[in-house]
Amino acid sequence: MSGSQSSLGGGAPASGVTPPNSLLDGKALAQKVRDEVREDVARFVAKHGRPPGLDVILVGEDAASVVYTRNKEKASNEVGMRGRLHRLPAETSEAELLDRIAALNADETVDGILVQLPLPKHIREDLVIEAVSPAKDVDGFHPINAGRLATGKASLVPCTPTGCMRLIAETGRSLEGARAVVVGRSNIVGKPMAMLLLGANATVTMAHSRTKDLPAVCREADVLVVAVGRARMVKGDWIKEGAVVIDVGMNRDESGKLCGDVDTESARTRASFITPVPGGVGPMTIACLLQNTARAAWARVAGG
Ligand SMILES: Nc1nc2c(c(=O)[nH]1)N[C@@H](CN(C=O)c1ccc(C(=O)N[C@@H](CCC(=O)O)C(=O)O)cc1)CN2
Repeated sequence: MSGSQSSLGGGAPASGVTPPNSLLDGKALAQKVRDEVREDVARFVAKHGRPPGLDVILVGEDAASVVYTRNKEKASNEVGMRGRLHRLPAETSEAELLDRIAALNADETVDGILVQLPLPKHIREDLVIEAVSPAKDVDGFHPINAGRLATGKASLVPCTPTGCMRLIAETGRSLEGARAVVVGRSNIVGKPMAMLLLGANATVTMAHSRTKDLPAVCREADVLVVAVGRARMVKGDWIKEGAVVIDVGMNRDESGKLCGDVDTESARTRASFITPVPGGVGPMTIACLLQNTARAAWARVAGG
């Protein structure tokens, strides 16, 4: 994509280390974010005499969720936070889970609370999300935080979209007036992603399962964000030459190999930048969770 084709003008990437037509290194960028958070946490501890507290709740034994929540607990402690993982059995009742959340809401040493999704079918996810205090909602899923984002008063923003924006910034390309297409309209990725892109003055199209001629819509995108949960659905010929492609997918293909929603090998011949799976958006999700927790901790002590 040349500067003349779109407002996503040419130019060196922000940090100058990611040449065009390349894989965006989410692991390296996530490490940079974690280092920033570690310094911020040290300042918090020096000023307040305690570390920010992050409490992660896992209900059941979903294999991927076990990995992600362990990584969240480990990552939070590695940057100096007090990270705690609550492992509850799959039979935990909705009332028991709500009681646990209420106790953490009331605990002054807890700054961030997250309940790992998906939950077992007998538990209503919307009820659980709304039970977390908005000030401690480091996932940014609570309707109050979603509303603040939608009305330009963002407070705590979902981790994956935040990480995607940081990855896009790493390309050095401006979003001002750029055509952005978000494929997928979930509350935890698609919708907040569209809000963040809109806030950056992109012209945003939200595509989904009912969109007609999806490949044609994707080809309009200077920035394409795909978050649908379908292995390698987006092919190389759906990509506009020079587009920035952000693959949020986390799938297993027929041979059990981790892969994204985009067919990376064919897409990267056309994309100027593309995120790999694994090693792209995933690590940024965890890093931005840490950033949200530090932000929530500072906001809570400022609020008294
Ligand atoms: N309460 C929440 N639940 C879920 C969220 C969330 O943000 N909050 N997001 C996803 C899962 N997710 C975080 O929980 C997540 C997914 C993937 C990764 C990651 O680092 N992936 C690695 C590969 C890991 C592997 O080998 O399996 C990568 O992409 O490199 C981190 C977090 C749904 N639930």
